[in-house]
Amino acid sequence: MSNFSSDDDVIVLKEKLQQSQLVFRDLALKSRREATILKRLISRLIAASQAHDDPLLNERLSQIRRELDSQEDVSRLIPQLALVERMVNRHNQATERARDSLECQFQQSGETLKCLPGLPAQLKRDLRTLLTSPAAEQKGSTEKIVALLQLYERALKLLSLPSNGLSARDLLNIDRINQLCSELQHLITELDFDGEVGDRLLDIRSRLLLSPDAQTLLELTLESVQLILDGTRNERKASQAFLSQLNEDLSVLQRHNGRSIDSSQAIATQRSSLNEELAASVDSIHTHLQDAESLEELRPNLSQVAVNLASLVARNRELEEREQQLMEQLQHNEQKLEALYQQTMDYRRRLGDQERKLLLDPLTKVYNRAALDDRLEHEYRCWIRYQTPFCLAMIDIDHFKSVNDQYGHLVGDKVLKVVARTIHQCLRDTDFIARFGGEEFVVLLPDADEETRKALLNNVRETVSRLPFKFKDTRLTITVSIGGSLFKDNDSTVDVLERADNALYNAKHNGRNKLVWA
Ligand SMILES: Nc1nc2c(ncn2[C@@H]2O[C@H](COP(=O)(O)OP(=O)(O)OP(=O)(O)O)[C@@H](O)[C@H]2O)c(=O)[nH]1
Repeated sequence: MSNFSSDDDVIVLKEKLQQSQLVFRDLALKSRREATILKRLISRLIAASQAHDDPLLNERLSQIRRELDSQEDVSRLIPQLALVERMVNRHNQATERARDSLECQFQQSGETLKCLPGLPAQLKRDLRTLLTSPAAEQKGSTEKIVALLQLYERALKLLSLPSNGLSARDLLNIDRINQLCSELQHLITELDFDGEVGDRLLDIRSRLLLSPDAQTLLELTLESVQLILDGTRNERKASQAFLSQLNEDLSVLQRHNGRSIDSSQAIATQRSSLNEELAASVDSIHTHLQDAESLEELRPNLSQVAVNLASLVARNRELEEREQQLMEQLQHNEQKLEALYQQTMDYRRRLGDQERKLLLDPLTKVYNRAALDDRLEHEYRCWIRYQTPFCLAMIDIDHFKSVNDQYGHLVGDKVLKVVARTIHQCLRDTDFIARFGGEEFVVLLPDADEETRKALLNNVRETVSRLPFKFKDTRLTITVSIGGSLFKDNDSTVDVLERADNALYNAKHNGRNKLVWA
């Protein structure tokens, strides 16, 4: 019985031994696999640390790998791995700091490039998009740094290499010249001279649209100044002529009036002496009637009185004639005064018209920038007071330069007029539109909720794109890009204009014919 039991024990022990051996083999296998994985990981870490040029970490990792090669028990390496972990942490913090400084440098370099004079407009737009795009907000992103470097390279190529026979300095100036051209062109648009001066200024404006070189721009500027001087001189002369004519007419009237007053006084004196003489004649008749005893005695006296009375009647007629002449003179003076009054009213109306014209863009007949400044200020004050949603949007015609280039600037002008009118027609009575620059308009939408402003601006965009332009049998589709922004928090008008402008650039960048909100 006891033998049987010890045999059983042996069998059980043997089974347990076999099981333990199996477990041990599994563990050994697992441990070898872990060691292999660990070795691979360490090798990768070594490669990474070499890339980051950290000799201390590199040395520590190489030592762990050597020890991994020489001993099976991975757990003995744990303290060293903990040390490596601390080093990696420190390394991460240093990398984070480096990324921050890279980010700072990125923004700084972007701003420096932005301020470089003479950069082409497209490059400036690309730079602005890069600096404001969501990708730019990812810290240390390699793509954005590469993109910035590419922009630097483009700028360098454009600014430093002479091309098309132009010197680097010329290239630098071209952008500035274009800018000056469009500013001068804009100023001329705001002027309002009649006659030859007006026609010649319009001619200069057309020539400015043909991208003149620096020399021509200078000549056109000089010519414009000369014309403005002439125009101002003419206007001053016309005003002086009007005033001196008015003055002369008034002094003639004054002289006539003086004479009328003199003759009216003389008439009054004569009439009173006539009356006195008449009264004396009546008195003498009475006296003669009382004194005379017979008709015969009365006769000579009465005939003398009759002669006196006849003379009085004749003088009275004469007086009446002079009174009649005086009346006619007074009527004439009154008519002259009325004519002068009408003349000054006309002049006042013309001045009023000119004042109104000063607020209108002569080409498109929508408001100009001066009017926009006034209205924006007014609406801004209303917004501060009532806090109802106030939206400002910038609308720019897409690829307008190519319309001018392909069909000529007269067609370009026509497009501008029709687009301005169309935008105006899409707005509500309380909204406002002004021409902001060449092919750019600003609209103000006070008190417009989200649905209204979206519907309104999208309607502007769609209506313009459906306009049936046709030139030389070619159908021409004109589209606009729109950047919209709402007033919020402590915004100034400049903040909102800038935001709308950025949104407009995004709309252009994202394919045009788009409405983008800031
Ligand atoms: N006909 C005409 N052209 C004008 C007037 N004012 C500005 N322009 C022209 O408008 C063009 C504007 O060109 P860009 O600023 O390059 O813009 P764009 O071609 O519209 O291109 P995107 O705005 O990028 O879509 C220039 O060629 C100006 O000469 C104007 O009153 N009449």
